[in-house]
Amino acid sequence: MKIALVGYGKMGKIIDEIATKRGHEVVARLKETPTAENLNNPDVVIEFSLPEVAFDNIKACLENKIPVICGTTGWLEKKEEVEKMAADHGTAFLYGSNFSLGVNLFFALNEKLADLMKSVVEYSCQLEEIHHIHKKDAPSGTAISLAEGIFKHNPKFDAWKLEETRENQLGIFAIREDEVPGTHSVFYRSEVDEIEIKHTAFSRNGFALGAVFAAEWIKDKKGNFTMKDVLGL
Ligand SMILES: NC(=O)C1=CN([C@@H]2O[C@H](COP(=O)(O)OP(=O)(O)OC[C@H]3O[C@@H](n4cnc5c(N)ncnc54)[C@H](OP(=O)(O)O)[C@@H]3O)[C@@H](O)[C@H]2O)C=CC1
Ligand SMILES: O=C(O)C1=N[C@H](C(=O)O)C[C@H](O)C1
Repeated sequence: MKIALVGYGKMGKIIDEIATKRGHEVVARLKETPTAENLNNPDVVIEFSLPEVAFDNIKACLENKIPVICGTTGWLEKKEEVEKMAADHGTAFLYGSNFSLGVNLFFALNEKLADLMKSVVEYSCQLEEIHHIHKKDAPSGTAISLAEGIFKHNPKFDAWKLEETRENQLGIFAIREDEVPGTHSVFYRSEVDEIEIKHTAFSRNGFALGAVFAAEWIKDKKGNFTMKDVLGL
């Protein structure tokens, strides 16, 4: 399969290595807005760039009818617009706040726990995410997905707020530390105890491998998808 990498920083470079090892041809490595010319006719684009450029990058690819796997976080207010664009252009789009298998299992566990906790009034809930000091957005896309998973099952919570936990509001605490690849925890606290579930990434390799899996899966599909579709979860 021919893959174009839009964004060629920490993630783009690891995806390049993994995609090549899996027998794919990387036909473009871009640090600029994609065009029909510089994309070099790929089957799929994998987009890991910056929050402020992701929308324009995705738009340019979808307008050229190229399916996009997007891992860039921090631009989600425009996700609906992108999904409409993918449908209108008869191509495919998949956003994943986190492409690792472990985090996608953790998302499922988070939803099960949220469902269990829905009728237990004694517990407040808060999330913590720890990332490297270069990260541009806060809270992380993964923390937002965890919060959305909780809202889906537990009507007690319907909003999140950075650094502040209230009765009906999830606090998301964002910590920036050294070169941490990504650690996420969900806490339920009562007067007498605490429940914690936690995922720790040891490197970026799991994110990159998941993005390549998603690219292999989406080739020749049309519509809007998530990692749940890819992993059959
Ligand atoms: N969903 C997931 O599983 C994961 C998501 N992420 C997210 O992916 C994104 C990228 O992460 P990471 O690789 O660590 O970040 P980096 O900052 O290392 O890489 C971003 C790259 O984008 C390039 N760039 C700048 N402008 C453009 C443009 N207009 N078009 C295309 N590329 C451009 C930058 O170029 P230059 O070097 O010249 O500035 C840089 O190479 C972040 O939003 C991060 O949160 C990260 C890991 C996992
Ligand atoms: O910026 C990162 O590095 C990461 N970003 C993603 C996020 O915002 O959740 C995924 C992962 O945690 C690494």
